[in-house]
Amino acid sequence: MTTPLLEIRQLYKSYQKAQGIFGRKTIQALSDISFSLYPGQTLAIVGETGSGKSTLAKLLVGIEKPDSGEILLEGQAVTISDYKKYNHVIRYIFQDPARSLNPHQKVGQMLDDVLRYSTQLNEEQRQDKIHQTLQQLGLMEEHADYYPHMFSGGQLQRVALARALIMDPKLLILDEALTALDPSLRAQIVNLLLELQKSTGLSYLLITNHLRLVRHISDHMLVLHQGKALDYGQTNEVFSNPQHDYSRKLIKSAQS
Ligand SMILES: Nc1ncnc2c1ncn2[C@@H]1O[C@H](COP(=O)(O)OP(=O)(O)OP(=O)(O)O)[C@@H](O)[C@H]1O
Repeated sequence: MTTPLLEIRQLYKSYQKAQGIFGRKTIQALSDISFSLYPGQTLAIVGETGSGKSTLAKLLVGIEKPDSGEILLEGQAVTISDYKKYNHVIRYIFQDPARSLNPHQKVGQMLDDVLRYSTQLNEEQRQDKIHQTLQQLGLMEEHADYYPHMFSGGQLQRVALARALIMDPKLLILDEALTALDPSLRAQIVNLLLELQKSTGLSYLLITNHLRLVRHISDHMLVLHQGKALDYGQTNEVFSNPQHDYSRKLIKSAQS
């Protein structure tokens, strides 16, 4: 049996929220969440606002610590202090990533910063890697000398992906990253992601409430509702035979 790239075991996370002047209320953001993601596969985490999706993403990238439970990467348990060691294995892309590009920095410089910070490559090796990554994303070597405003919307999305992928991660977390794009641009980027997955064996964790996208690109899906995992399984099976009322409604609303 292949070892999962990412395995989550019985993850719990709660928050304390002030209530009134002296009161406190415990919010159980995640309760008993377990799943596995295998190399070269896509797992979608689906749920409405407040279901716990962002909390899960924060735990996975080490911004926050779970109350209990385990996160295993390639079979090894990771704790919050290990994340620097793993930050090249897992990369994270959030909503509208193109907006987070520095408008005053050339794309080549931006990519070079990532490599200088996280690798021992010399200047020539870094230049090669930058050109190779731009090409892999359907861009050209010359684009290294462009500033963000010189790109079209689609190219900018590719630049944002280049920044996430230049370290050759094994897992890319896409947190509503494609939702804000217009449909034709989204289709373009989805095709690119699928091609990259085929050629590199990259895994995706797609966090979204866009059910059509889930159906199109994920192998497995997990429905989150109020911090609990409802349906979890192969995407086509969950779509054709959801076990919980909530999942049934969610899927139905996406089909109408
Ligand atoms: N720092 C925090 N302090 C208190 N409560 C929090 C905190 N972060 C999240 N929560 C609560 O935990 C629950 C899950 O929130 P979370 O942001 O993970 O949901 P979500 O599904 O990602 O929603 P959205 O799509 O709006 O980001 C919500 O009830 C939220 O109010």
